[in-house]
Amino acid sequence: MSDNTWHSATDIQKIFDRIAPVYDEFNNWLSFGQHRIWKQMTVNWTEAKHSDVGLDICCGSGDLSQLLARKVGKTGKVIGLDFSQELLAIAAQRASKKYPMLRLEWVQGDALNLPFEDNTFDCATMGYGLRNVTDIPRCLQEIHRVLKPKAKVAILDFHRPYQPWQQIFQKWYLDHLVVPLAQQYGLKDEYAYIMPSLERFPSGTDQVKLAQKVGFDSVIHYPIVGGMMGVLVATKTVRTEHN
Ligand SMILES: C/C(=C\Cc1cc(O)c2ccccc2c1O)CCC[C@H](C)CCC[C@H](C)CCCC(C)C
Ligand SMILES: C[S@@+](CC[C@H](N)C(=O)[O-])C[C@H]1O[C@@H](n2cnc3c(N)ncnc32)[C@H](O)[C@@H]1O
Repeated sequence: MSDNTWHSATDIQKIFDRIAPVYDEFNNWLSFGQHRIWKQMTVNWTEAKHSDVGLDICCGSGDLSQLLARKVGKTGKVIGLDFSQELLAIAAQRASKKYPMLRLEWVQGDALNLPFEDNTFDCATMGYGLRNVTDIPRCLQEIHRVLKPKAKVAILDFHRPYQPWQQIFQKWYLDHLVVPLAQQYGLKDEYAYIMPSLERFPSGTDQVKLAQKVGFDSVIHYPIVGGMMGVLVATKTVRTEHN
């Protein structure tokens, strides 16, 4: 796969099925464990409460699902949705070992066609998923549809920093640390996919506009890690007869 290759949903599903065995370890090594902090910040931004029913879209191995489940407690419930069977199996195994007392359910499905009724969830998270879907507006529209009025979604992903030196550092890090490490495990193309996917990804400002366009309110993009990552936080509007 070259840098400019367009990836279909099937290509992307195969990428994640292939990296599943090393996914968690690589994230820990390459972020020096920091990704856990970014994920906890994301969950905090949802303002999830005890007994809420939450959704973690593109849950992968389930880090955000676990953190959200801890927030909603034993009386709440979290559904983790992903299309990678391999990552979902890891998510289910990790959660049953670590949090057998929490209500976590795993659903194989498509983020562009969520298999849930309108107005189902009190809160939602998405980590490193939005950049990977083939239709971002459609995905945001689906999240908006399944959230209850007043519910918040927090969406964590890579972001292109605004400062040129930070952009250079980010590209250097991905090209010279992440890809060579992956190459040693026969996963060069899979990890080389991150940089072009990031170059195509809308900026924080444009993500805000896209979320507003599908009906979200109070939309804010928070740059974190010097702008190399970002969290988009959006609230579903309460529709009354007057608005
Ligand atoms: C959890 C992280 C990335 C998840 C992730 C997302 C993708 O879209 C992928 C696509 C294809 C293969 C793998 C992934 C994937 O793992 C974030 C942490 C891991 C990163 C690889 C590390 C990135 C580091 C930053 C550019 C800068 C780090 C600053 C500081 C030194 C911690
Ligand atoms: C980089 S991983 C992120 C996993 C996890 N959220 C985390 O933060 O570690 C991206 C995930 O998105 C999933 N994904 C991408 N497109 C999808 C889609 N259209 N429907 C469902 N899952 C999708 C992949 O299978 C993969 O598990």
